[in-house]
Amino acid sequence: MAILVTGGAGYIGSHMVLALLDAGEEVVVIDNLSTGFQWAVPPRARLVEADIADEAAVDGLLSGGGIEAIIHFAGSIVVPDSIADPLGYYLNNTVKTRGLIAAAVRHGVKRFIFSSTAAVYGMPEENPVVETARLRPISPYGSSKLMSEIMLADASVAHDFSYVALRYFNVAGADPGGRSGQSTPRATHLIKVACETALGRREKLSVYGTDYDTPDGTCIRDYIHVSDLAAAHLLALGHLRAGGASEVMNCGYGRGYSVREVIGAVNRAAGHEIPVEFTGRRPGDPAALVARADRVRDVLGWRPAHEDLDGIVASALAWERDLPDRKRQAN
Ligand SMILES: NC(=O)c1ccc[n+]([C@@H]2O[C@H](COP(=O)([O-])OP(=O)(O)OC[C@H]3O[C@@H](n4cnc5c(N)ncnc54)[C@H](O)[C@@H]3O)[C@@H](O)[C@H]2O)c1
Ligand SMILES: O=c1ccn([C@@H]2O[C@H](COP(=O)(O)OP(=O)(O)O[C@H]3O[C@H](CO)[C@@H](O)[C@H](O)[C@H]3O)[C@@H](O)[C@H]2O)c(=O)[nH]1
Repeated sequence: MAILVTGGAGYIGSHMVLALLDAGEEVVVIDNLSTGFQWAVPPRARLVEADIADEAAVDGLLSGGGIEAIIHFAGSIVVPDSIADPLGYYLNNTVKTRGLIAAAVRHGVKRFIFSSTAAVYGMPEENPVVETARLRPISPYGSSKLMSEIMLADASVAHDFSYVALRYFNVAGADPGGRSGQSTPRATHLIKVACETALGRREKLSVYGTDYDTPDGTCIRDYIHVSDLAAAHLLALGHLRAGGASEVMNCGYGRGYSVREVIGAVNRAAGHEIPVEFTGRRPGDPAALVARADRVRDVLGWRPAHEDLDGIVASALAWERDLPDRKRQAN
């Protein structure tokens, strides 16, 4: 039986596909290639180019009992875009996730792993933030994901269906073997933007705010290496296979770095100082967002292998350096 990975042509999904294949699993990807790339899906996985809302395509994949579990990454991910286009985000992230859960229930697929986000917490009152903290998203993106979590919880009570929702903190870095990385054009993520700047593909990096209530005045985030995140999903799959209960878990290291510290790591990896401009705050940024990640360690036995920020940044920079060649070869 195969694992269906939605959004498997995207950044995190493509690392998941590699991790599944490395573990000897059979993989089917469904992706509409809106932000993903066909070349990001290894040839050993089967790619179905379709929207997850394409019922005929999804029914075709799920009927016949060939799919054992769904790992659901497909979605829209840019927080400011969700503020400009909330209904678009609720459609792609919430309505289409509802359709996918319904299809899983209809076809008896009993295991579901979901990409949730630290954005469900909004501005947390305490850091590190624990899963039971109040959920008060401050963007339609965060709300769209929280609604999906709620649907999963309710569906798991009503049906023979279990799930693990993983709340990712700031995902960064690239496959240590150089097989995949973040390829999104016009990316907004700090480490990606800083690496593009280090390679001269952007004129400068804008630092959004230096007057936060943090030791150096810039925002603090918990950066998690994408391969450690994929490993957590594999463990979640094992947990569900073993009959484990439905779970919601933070995925981060429990250690935060400031924007200035990230820039320091990028400077070290690049061997020169990147041009930086200090500007005002970006709306909607919490000062600090750090995971309390005891649950994923205790329940799943997760032991991250790539916690070092310098290593995360070095892998991201190496990928960024090779990316133009990759894209050329693929076209
Ligand atoms: N990157 C992060 O830091 C981060 C943090 C928290 C949560 N997440 C979540 O992780 C998941 C993956 O994010 P990513 O960073 O890999 O983004 P990405 O944009 O690289 O990947 C998303 C993939 O889903 C596909 N897709 C989007 N809508 C689709 C649809 N309706 N039907 C079929 N395919 C569709 C895209 O083509 C793309 O390949 C998302 O659900 C995101 O919300 C990401
Ligand atoms: O050019 C930039 C980009 C970012 N930042 C700052 O860097 C930090 C991290 O920003 P970014 O990389 O954009 O990530 P977040 O806004 O923290 O959000 C990410 O992490 C969340 C979970 O924590 C996910 O839900 C989101 O999808 C994902 O974009 C923030 O303080 C930003 O203000 C800058 O100063 N300059």
